[in-house]
Amino acid sequence: MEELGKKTLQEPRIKFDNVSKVFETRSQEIVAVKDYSMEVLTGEFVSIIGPSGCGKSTLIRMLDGIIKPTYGAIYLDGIQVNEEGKMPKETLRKMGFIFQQPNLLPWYTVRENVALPLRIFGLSGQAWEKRVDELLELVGLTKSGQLFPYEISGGMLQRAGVIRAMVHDPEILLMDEPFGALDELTREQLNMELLDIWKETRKTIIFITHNVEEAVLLSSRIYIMGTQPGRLVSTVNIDLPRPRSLKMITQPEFISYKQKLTKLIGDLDLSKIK
Ligand SMILES: Nc1ncnc2c1ncn2[C@@H]1O[C@H](COP(=O)(O)OP(=O)(O)OP(=O)(O)O)[C@@H](O)[C@H]1O
Repeated sequence: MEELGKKTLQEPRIKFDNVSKVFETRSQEIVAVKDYSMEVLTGEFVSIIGPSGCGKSTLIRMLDGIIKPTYGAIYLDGIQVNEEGKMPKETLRKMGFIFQQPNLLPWYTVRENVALPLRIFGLSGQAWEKRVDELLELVGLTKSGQLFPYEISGGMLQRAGVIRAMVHDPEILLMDEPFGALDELTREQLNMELLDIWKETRKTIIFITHNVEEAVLLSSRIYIMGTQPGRLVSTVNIDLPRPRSLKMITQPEFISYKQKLTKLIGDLDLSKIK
């Protein structure tokens, strides 16, 4: 997306500008992402969907500074990330990460796990402690706060992972297939909880998923990626009204979005969809 000196009305919170990532392995070069451009505005909820290996996680890992783009640039609030090597703590603080596995530390209680980013970012005091308790309450984990991770269910672990990513009040949530390992019922429940959280906090969310229904239910815009090389093939705006609810899933407009996306992804290569 070329700007040619023209200022858009609202500066994008996140901008990928023609980003490519090439991994050099001993035997070959892998073009994980090629010429990827995307702009996400403050408070938007967007999803990225595509076959396994199309570079979705690589995009997130470039945004959080774990790896560097080979070409192109990524901007956070207009400032190029990754430019100076290690990402400054104040930039990292703007983001919260949620992965498929919540990876809670087994020797800490659920509450201690949720509060961990506060220690990492040096945030202490009563207001932050209160925030931990409010978040635990928000996702129904108040009574489980003193339990250890092995004592709670998969859905509860994932809820803890979600609020741990939010405890330092980041403005951006990066979610890499957060509910992929859960049963459908728990996933639906967590989708609705996430929509509630988003409605209340208006965080900017990038959500990676393989599930078309989940992407339509949650997002305002869906980026569809293709593979070999990993690239953006289509962008679909989801103009369903908000607040969204599970009842919408059976409505004709929702079904029509689902069919459109399924076809777009199917045209890429059905066999490569997980
Ligand atoms: N560190 C690395 N070294 C070499 N190749 C890598 C590395 N990380 C990722 N790749 C390759 O880059 C491509 C994109 O991987 P990535 O994990 O981003 O895909 P994905 O879309 O997230 O896949 P999935 O949906 O299966 O999680 C794949 O071909 C993968 O093998």
